[in-house]
Amino acid sequence: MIQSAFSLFCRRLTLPTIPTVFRTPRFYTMSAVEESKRAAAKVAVGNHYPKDARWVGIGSGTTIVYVVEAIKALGVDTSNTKYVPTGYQSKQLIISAGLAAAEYDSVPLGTVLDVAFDGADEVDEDLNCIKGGGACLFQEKIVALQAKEFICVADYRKLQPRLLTNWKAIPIEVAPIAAHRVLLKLRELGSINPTIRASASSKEGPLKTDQGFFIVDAPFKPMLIKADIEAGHDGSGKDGAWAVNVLADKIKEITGVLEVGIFHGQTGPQATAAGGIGGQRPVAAYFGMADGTVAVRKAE
Ligand SMILES: O=C(CO)[C@H](O)[C@H](O)COP(=O)(O)O
Repeated sequence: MIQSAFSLFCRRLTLPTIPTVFRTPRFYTMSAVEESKRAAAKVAVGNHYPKDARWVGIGSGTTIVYVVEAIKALGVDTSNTKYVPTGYQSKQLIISAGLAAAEYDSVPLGTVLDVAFDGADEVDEDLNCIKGGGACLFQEKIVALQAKEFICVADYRKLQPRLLTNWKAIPIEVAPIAAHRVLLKLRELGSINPTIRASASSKEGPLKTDQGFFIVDAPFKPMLIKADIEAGHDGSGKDGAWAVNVLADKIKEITGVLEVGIFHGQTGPQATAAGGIGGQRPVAAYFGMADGTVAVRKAE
């Protein structure tokens, strides 16, 4: 892992630490949210992009655009690096940046990605994430799981104590033929009015993922974190409040579910130490804050 000058600073960094190249007039005309995404991406890439990277995962959404921008701005030789997208948008982003895209299924068996960057819809105090707001969650999860380090980059709206604080529903990728069955099972788990996500164009019916699947958005009560369990809550969902891992596993068990948009469990280094490849919980999450600083949460 490259240790940039940024990593010498502790948890919060201020705008004056951002090099002049990023203090352009365009930077100041961006909205506060866009500014914060760009600032977080710059620090995350500075701290985690290995100069000699061979395989890099590139996620989906609006924040990842700034990650690719930051990678380009590093000025490192990328001619021997393959960038693994998490969907169509991500692949086009890689190609339009002049980088080499390699689909996940073309990555040689057993190859570990040096690092994977992605956005998130919400991140809790234990670094569990909700993802899938952009409907790419299955590919995002397999790419994160293939990486030595999964790094999350987001803006201040995503930083919350518990999942489902601000973001209200868990995205779930579902086989179309089983969608109604899955809705029923989610209600049995306590989800309040789960729905099949509609296409942006209402004429087209449900939205289809890159796998041709549907996305079901399932609202639940805010989820419990480790501190709640340590404080004596059993997290079993009896009062509608689930521990993150328990609910994620219950949803994943429903036949018809391809993947659930809760990223939890081990981080990459923990999985490697246990003899596996990567983990779906990020090693670190970088949040651009409204005041121009970047907050960092690191896995224990
Ligand atoms: O999970 C995702 C797509 O499925 C995105 O990473 C997530 O929705 C964050 O997107 P953005 O960076 O636009 O806020």
